[in-house]
Amino acid sequence: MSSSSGTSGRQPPSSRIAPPTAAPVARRTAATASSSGVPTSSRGLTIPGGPAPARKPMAVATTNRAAGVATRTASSAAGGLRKPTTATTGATAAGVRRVGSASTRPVHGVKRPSSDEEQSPSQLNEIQAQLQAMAAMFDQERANTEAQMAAEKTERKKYEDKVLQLEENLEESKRLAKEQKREAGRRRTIFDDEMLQLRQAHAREKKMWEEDLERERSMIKALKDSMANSSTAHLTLEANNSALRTELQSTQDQLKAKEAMIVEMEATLAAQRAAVVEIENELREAESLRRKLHNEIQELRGNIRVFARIRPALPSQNAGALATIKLPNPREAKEIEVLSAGESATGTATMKSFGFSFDRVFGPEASQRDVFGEVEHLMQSVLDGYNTCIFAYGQTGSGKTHTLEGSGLPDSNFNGSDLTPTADSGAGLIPRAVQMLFATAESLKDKGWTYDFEGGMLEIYNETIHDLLGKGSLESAIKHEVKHEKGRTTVSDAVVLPLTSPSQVFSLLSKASSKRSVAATLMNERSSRSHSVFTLRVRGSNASTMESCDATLSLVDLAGSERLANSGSGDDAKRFKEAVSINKSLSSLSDVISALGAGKAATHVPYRNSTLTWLLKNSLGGNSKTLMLLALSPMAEHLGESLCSLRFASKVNSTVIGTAKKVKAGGE
Ligand SMILES: Nc1ncnc2c1ncn2[C@@H]1O[C@H](COP(=O)(O)OP(=O)(O)OP(=O)(O)O)[C@@H](O)[C@H]1O
Repeated sequence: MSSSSGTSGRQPPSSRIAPPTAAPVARRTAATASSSGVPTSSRGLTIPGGPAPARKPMAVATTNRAAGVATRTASSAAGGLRKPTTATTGATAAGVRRVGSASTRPVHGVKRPSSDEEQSPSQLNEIQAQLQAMAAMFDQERANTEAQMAAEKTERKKYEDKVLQLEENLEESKRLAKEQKREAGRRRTIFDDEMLQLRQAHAREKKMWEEDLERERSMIKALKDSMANSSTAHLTLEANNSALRTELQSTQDQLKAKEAMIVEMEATLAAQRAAVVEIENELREAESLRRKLHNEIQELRGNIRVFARIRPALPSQNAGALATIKLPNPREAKEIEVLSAGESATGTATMKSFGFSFDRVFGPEASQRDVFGEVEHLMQSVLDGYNTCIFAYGQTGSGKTHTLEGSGLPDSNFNGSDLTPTADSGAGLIPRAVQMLFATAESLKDKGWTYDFEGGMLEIYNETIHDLLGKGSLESAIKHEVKHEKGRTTVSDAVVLPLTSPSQVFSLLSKASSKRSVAATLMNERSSRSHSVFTLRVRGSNASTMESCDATLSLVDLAGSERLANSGSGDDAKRFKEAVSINKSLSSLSDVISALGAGKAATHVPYRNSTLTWLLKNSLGGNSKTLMLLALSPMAEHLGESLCSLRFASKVNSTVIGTAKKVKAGGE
C-alpha cells in the first residue's frame, strides 16, 4: 500500500520540473533574427525602387543617407525596430521629422531639378554632418545589437543546456519511475503472496479456533449436562445418604445389640469348645473302646472265618445239569446242604445229604454288595492295625476271581460312587475294600489319624514267586525271597508302590492282571493255574493319642483246587507239574490252619512247606484275622469237587486260632 500511495503521491519529474516552453525560445530566436536583420539591411542604404548603389561620392552619399533615414523611419514607424537612445532618438526624430517632411515630397527629390541644384555647400555640409552622425549612430546601434545578440546567444545556450539537463533528468525520472513501478509490481506480487499466505494462515487459524471453540462449546455443554446430572445425583445421594444415616443409626443400634449377643455367644462358645474338647476326648476313648470291643467280638467269633458262596449257572451252562445245593435256613444263611447220589449199604442207589455249617453262606442270587457287607468289618480291623488275610478257595471256574475282583476293575477315572455301601455294581471285594479303606482313613482324620498306603502284587506259580508289578516278564530269572522280620513280611526285589487314592490301586491291579499267567485247562478256558496275592500295607498314626498301627491286608486268589484227575493235566507234564504244585500249596495251607487250630499243642506250624504258606505266615496265625471265601460251582458235574472243597472249608471253619494281636508300628 505504501508503494502504491508513494507511487501515486510522487509527481513525475516532467510534472515537477516544467520544461522551458519552445514557444518563448522560438519567439526570442525569431526576435533576435529579426533584430539582426536590421543591421544587415542597414549596411547600405536601400533605395526604394532599385538596387543598392555602390558607394558614391559625397554628394551622392548624402542623398542616399537622407533616403536611408527616410526608409528607416518608415521601418520604425512600422513598429519593428528598437528605439535609439533619447539623444539619438531626439536627433533622429528631428531628422525623421525632417525626413518625414521631406517625404511628403518625392524622395527622388535629391535629383529634383528645381531648386536642389541650387543649395549651398553649407547646406551640404550640414547634411553631410547629419549623415555622419546618423552613420555613427547606426554603428553604435549595431554594436549594441551585436552585443545583445551575443548575450542572447549565451543565454540561449544556457537554456539549451538546461533543456538538455532537464531532458536527461526527465529520462532518469522516467527510468526511475519504471524501476519503481517494476519494484512496486514485484513488491506487490510479494505482498500479494504474503497476503495470500496470511489469508490462508488466517483461514487455517480461524478454522482451528472455530474448531477449538466448537470443542470448548461441546465441553462446556457436556460439563453443564454433567453438572446438571451431578447435581441431580448429588441430590439423590444426599437423599440416600440421609436414608443411609438413618439406616446406619439403626444398624449401629442393632450392632450394639449384636455385640452384646456376641459377647454372650463367645462365652457360650468357649463353654461349648471346652465341652467339645471333652467330647472329643470321650470320643477318642470311645473309639479306642470300640476298637477293643470290635476285636473282642471278632475273637469271640473266631479269628478265622469261612464264607461259602454258590455262583449261579452261567448262560452257557445247562440249567438242567445243576447239582442240588440248598440253604436250609436262608434267613440265617449259615448252613449248606448238598444232595449227592450214593449207594446204600445194600448197594441201592440213594440220594445222600451232606450238611455243612459256615459263618455265612451266599446263594447264587447274592450280590457283590451282599458279600462285601459281611466283610467290611474286617477293613476296620485293618485300620485298627490287625493283619488280615482273605483268600478265595475253590475249584477252577467256581467264582473265586469274580468274588474278589468282580466284573472288571474300575478305571483310573473312578470316583468311588459305584462302590458306596449301597451301590450294587459288579465290583468285587478288592475294589470295595480299597475304596472303603481310603474313605474310612479320610474320615478318621477328624479323630487325629493319618494313614499311608502301599501295595504290591505277586504271583506264585509252580512254587515260584513272580512280581506282577515288575518290569521283566514273568519268566525272568529274578528270584524273589520271602523274609519275616519283626512281624513284617517282605519279598526281595518286589515292587511296592505308595498309593494315595483308590484309582491308583485299580491301576496297579489292572497292570498285574495283564501280566498274570493264565493257562487253559480242560476245566475252564481261562483257569488260573497260579495263586495271586495282593498286599496292601496300611500304616496309621494319631498325633493326639500317640497311637500307631501297621497292618497288612492280603487278598489271595488261589489257583483251582480241583483234584489232579480233573485238572486236565493228563499226559501234559507241564499241567501235571502245575497241578502238583497247586495241591501241595493247598494241602500245606490246610496243614498250617490245622496246626494253628491245635494251639499250643502244635509246637510247629509248617509254614515253610509251601511258598504260599510261607508268604502268608504273618497273615495266618495268632496275630491276624483270616477269612476263607469258598467258591462253589452249582453244576452237577462239579459236585464231587464241590464236596471236597466243602469238607476242606468245614475243617478250616472248625479251627479256632488263638487271639489276634494288634500290630503296632514297628511290627511288635
Ligand atoms: N456270583 C457270580 N455271578 C455271576 N457270574 C459269576 C459268579 N461267579 C462267577 N461267575 C462267572 O463264572 C465264570 C468263572 O468265574 P471265575 O473266573 O471267577 O472263576 P475262578 O474260580 O476264578 O476260576 P479260576 O480258578 O480259573 O480263576 C466267570 O465267567 C464269572 O464271571
